[in-house]
Amino acid sequence: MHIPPRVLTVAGSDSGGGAGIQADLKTMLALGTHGMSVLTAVTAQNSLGVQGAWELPAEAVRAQFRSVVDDIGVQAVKTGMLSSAELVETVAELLAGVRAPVVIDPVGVSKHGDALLAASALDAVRTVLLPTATVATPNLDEVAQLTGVRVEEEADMRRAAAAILDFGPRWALIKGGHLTAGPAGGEGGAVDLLTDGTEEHWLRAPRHDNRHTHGTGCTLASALAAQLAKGGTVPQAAAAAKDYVTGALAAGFRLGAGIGPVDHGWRWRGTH
Ligand SMILES: Nc1ncnc2c1ncn2[C@@H]1O[C@H](COP(=O)(O)OP(=O)(O)OP(=O)(O)O)[C@@H](O)[C@H]1O
Ligand SMILES: Cc1ncc(COP(=O)(O)O)c(N)n1
Repeated sequence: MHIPPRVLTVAGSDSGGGAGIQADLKTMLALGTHGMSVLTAVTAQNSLGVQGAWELPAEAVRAQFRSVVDDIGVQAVKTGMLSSAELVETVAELLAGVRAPVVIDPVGVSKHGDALLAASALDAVRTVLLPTATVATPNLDEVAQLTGVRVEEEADMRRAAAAILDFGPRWALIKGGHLTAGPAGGEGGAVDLLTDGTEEHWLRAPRHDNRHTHGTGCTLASALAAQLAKGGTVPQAAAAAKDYVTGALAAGFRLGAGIGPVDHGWRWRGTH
């Protein structure tokens, strides 16, 4: 009997199905793993933005986590929207008892600028959550929020990674999706930097001029967790995750009147 690797996401729900827990579970299935979830918050969300958000009690987060980990077990964990300082602290405490690799996506704001994390939670992210990470995957806005480092060109990503590594994760994967200046200040590709402070891996992909990019961050972090659960090293898992998100983003489709989702089923749909 084939038993797929088990991966857990601790994140918020996106009713539109493009980001959050929905993106995570779709990614985990697409990459051949068994996805499981600990819900932290419910958002009313669509292609136009976030219309409402409701956080779950810490007790509900703790109970979901225990139900999954104590019976089924996990081979990798990924975190996304954690909403408040109380939930960040609760999740950090739960993760401290886990032996599997942990991917922390320090989600701050949605693509439309809606806050998914209270400003008062930033300190807890720095001091108790990031130290539990095997890999932390901030985008450039989250880097600025957490470290004060502003990335304006590719070379600045090294300083960003060093500042994130100072908080204690084993690896930093700095996502350069929001950076349009290339190495010579011209138009670059979509470049991310993975480093543990010793090894440096630049993950490069062509930039796709597609407006339907809702869910890219969640998808990349979940793909990374799924690949780690399958037994890859961090550099191997990150390269495979980058491949998957690039294909999903190239195949992103129009839905609603705003920003549509990436296509988690692009490989079997053959749309790219
Ligand atoms: N236009 C694009 N073309 C190709 N790859 C992209 C593009 N935009 C982002 N990416 C890639 O998608 C992944 C997610 O990066 P991004 O910086 O967009 O994360 P994020 O900000 O967390 O996501 P979001 O913008 O959805 O909140 C990275 O690997 C990044 O390089
Ligand atoms: C519930 C929830 N979690 C996370 C994100 C960020 O999404 P992404 O960075 O992948 O676009 C989101 N929009 N909604």
